Amino acid sequence: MPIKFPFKKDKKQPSTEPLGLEENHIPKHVAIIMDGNGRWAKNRGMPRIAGHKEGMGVVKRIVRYASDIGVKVLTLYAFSTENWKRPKNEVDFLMKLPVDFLSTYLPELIERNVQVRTIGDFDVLPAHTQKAVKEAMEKTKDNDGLILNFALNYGSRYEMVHAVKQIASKVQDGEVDISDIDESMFSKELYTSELIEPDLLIRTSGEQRLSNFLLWQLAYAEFWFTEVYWPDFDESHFEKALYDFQNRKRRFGGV
Ligand SMILES: Cc1cc(N2CCCCCC2)n2ncc(-c3ccc(F)cc3)c2n1
Repeated sequence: MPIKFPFKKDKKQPSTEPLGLEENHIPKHVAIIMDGNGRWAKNRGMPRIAGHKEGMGVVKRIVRYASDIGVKVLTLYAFSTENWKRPKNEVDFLMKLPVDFLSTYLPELIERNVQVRTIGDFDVLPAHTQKAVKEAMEKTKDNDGLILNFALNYGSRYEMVHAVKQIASKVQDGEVDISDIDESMFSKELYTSELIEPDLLIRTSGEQRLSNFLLWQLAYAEFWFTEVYWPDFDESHFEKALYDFQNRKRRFGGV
């Protein structure tokens, strides 16, 4: 079944027809704060974990869409360092989601040439979570399609302090001179050292905060916010974000 892309057919669009996405101006790296799952469930008289489960289905759809339109890196904020403060039953449920997701979706990720990666403090995750994610990273490590990067037990301030400590210890060991410290050296000490920086940040549910997500890496990214709760987010919302991204960049192009 051929995928119908909303790409502009050609430059000579009738003026009344809305312009589609420009195929050659898709953001290379899209980062998403997938917010609103708990409120989505509460509005339906359901437990919060129902929102997380519904949200996991949206991840599958958005990964397919991002992979199909040629996004190079998709970073998804799946679990923050602050999320450990949630009720135990919710944390336990969330720590099983990677296992559930990969048990059904890893074959399709492999088929789609997707490479699974993570950023965050991985070693403190439960053993079952680590096992499933490690298997996915191993089985997809040579894929060169979409990089699907999950922020798992991720906190940007922790990441930046860890980078400072790494550099400080190199100075202490005489491996680095203070005058050599620059933005490039700092970036290389971050979890994202091998990734291009995000061009577009999307946050759902109406919140307009970074919530300790990619504070360094988002310095030059476009931010796009929507009131839509993550479980209700779909390809049309993603397309609107990409369309707005392209139009913002188009204006800059004129400067
Ligand atoms: C903790 C958590 C929460 C989680 N949510 C579902 C999406 C809404 C936001 C939070 C809840 N999702 N969704 C997919 C994953 C995942 C992570 C790693 C991996 F290798 C494969 C899948 C996931 N992980």
